[in-house]
Amino acid sequence: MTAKQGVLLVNLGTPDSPSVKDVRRYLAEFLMDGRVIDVHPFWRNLLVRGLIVPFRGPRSAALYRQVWDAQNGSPLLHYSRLQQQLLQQELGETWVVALAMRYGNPSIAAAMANLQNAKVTRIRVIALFPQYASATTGSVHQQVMDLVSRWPVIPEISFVNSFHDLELLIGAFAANGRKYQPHSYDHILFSFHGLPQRQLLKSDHMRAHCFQTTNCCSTFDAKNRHCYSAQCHHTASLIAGQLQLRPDHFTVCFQSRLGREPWLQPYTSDVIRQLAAEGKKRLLVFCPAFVADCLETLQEIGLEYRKAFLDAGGEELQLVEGLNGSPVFTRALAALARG
Ligand SMILES: C=CC1=C(C)c2cc3[nH]c(cc4nc(cc5[nH]c(cc1n2)c(C)c5CCC(=O)O)C(CCC(=O)O)=C4C)c(C)c3C=C
Ligand SMILES: [Fe+2]
Ligand SMILES: [Fe+2]
Repeated sequence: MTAKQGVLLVNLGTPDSPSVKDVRRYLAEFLMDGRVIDVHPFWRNLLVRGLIVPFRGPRSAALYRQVWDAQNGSPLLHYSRLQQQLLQQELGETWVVALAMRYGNPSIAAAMANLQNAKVTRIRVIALFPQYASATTGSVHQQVMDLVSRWPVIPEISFVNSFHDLELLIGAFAANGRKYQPHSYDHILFSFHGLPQRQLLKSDHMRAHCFQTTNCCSTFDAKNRHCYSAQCHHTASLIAGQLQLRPDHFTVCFQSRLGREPWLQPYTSDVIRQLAAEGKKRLLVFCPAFVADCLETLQEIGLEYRKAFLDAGGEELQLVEGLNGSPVFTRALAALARG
């Protein structure tokens, strides 16, 4: 029997169904993670179980219902499964590709048990977030390490820290966007998931970079290479470079803010309003923090912000679809798996 190598793909997670009960259970697991709501456990418990889950649960469930597919269920889980199958085909039978969600199902514990049963000699962990954040990639890595540390035999294991500048990833986003003829749009947005500014400062080990100067993240170098914001700007500038976009033809912005403290700016909602006020009529929006379409791309950008733009006088807001089953992205994952 040939020894097999394992790959663990992990995305964020999604509720089991769009019912209020399942959405509340998912939100509680997600937001009780100390890397996501990074405050003292007493306050986190009060905030999450006492406020966010009871009040946000019904609202989020209604949003999930807008994108839930009768056949395929959650888009995030559906496209993640597709990516798992395509990667398995690409790598062949000497590899075992397992899929997990950091929160909800399929769990990381179940996927790791499958890899253990398949007796893989080596595991490559790929958190499906191109840009590193403690709340996402960091949290996945912590949980995998906790689990594997209890195995009698710990296999060779390695972690992809980020892949925000991987040529095949940039090529996959650019190929998706090219179909829409970006130059025919009035403006292009690169809208990334936001993060609380406080979490960026925590990741700035040297206290030498974040928020020290304006536009500190628009260059990418040794000082800020672990900064989520700098990695987002870098991804956007690489995609823009492939599409030959002029710097004044695109804007990097941040969506999906939660709570009252300042998050990464500018906020996508403000940028959209501002562009409409300037008389821009047609917008093309990339979401390069997400490799699979999900609530944040399909509902927040494709429905909510599209409506906001049209209400403010815009004529068209086109979402560039996620990488989903992109063959170039499958090759990107294979390159990451092989290391
Ligand atoms: C792409 C990277 C992501 C980062 C960074 C991230 C940080 C982050 N998110 C929240 C709160 C919520 N996020 C929610 C949904 C959601 N977030 C990501 C990715 C990142 N989050 C994805 C892919 C999704 C979609 C999941 C799906 O099922 O489709 C939600 C739930 C939806 C809602 O109620 O709006 C919350 C809440 C925080 C607090 C945070 C960083 C601290
Ligand atoms: Fe999120
Ligand atoms: Fe930074």
